[in-house]
Amino acid sequence: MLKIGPYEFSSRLLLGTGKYPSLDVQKEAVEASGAEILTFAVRRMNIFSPEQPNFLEQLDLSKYKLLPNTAGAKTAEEAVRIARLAKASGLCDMIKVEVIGCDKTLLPDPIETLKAAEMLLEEGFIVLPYTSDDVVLAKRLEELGCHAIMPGASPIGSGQGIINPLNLSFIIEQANVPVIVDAGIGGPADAALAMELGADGVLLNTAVSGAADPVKMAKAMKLAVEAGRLGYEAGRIPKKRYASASSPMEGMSVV
Ligand SMILES: CC(=O)[C@@H](O)[C@H](O)COP(=O)(O)O
Repeated sequence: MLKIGPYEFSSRLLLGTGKYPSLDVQKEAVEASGAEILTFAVRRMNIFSPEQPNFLEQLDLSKYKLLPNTAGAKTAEEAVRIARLAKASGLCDMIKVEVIGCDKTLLPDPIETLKAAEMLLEEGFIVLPYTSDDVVLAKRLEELGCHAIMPGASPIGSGQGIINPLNLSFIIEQANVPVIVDAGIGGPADAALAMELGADGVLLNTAVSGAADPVKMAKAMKLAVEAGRLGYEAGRIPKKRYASASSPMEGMSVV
């Protein structure tokens, strides 16, 4: 089980809800993914009828835990305002903190992210910050009390996959809260690698919503996350420089 704060999930794949070709495709892809946590930008909510944000209207929301995110925020104060809005609408007390520090790379602002996380934790939110793959920052966020850490694999929407597996593995190794690899996943192999590295989950959006067949890709991501997790639990063999025969040599006579 993936445990985040007081909540438990059997799926380790978290899915974004943006940029699908249609709401019907979004619904089918969400179902095919098996995801139980769906993230969305609060700025897309219809705040005048918050009981049913229209971009989620096809989904049976009783089946999912919603993870609003603060996309669009560039300062801690903006992120906190957005998070309060999400909480006031009654959707969920979890918040994915996303404070962007650079418009071109969409990489997170570490200082504002840390400030926002601190303020939101004080207000009683379940806080999941989107962060860079900086090992020390990840530790600082955990020490603040964040309920999960979400380091990026590579820039949002880039599909470049895991650029720095070493840093991710350091973050995973030292974390005592779930580590969810977020952003930049391009294909199932990237998701499987994240899980094989020991990540507790993977959050992705563009790889599914932008695929030629989003529903099929959602299924592929589900299987990749499951396979990666199984592989991690099974314990992969260490890499060696030279060959070693796969068949036992004992008992063979050399002629
Ligand atoms: C949906 C969401 O929260 C994104 O901001 C997230 O970071 C996913 O990134 P990709 O679209 O690269 O998967």
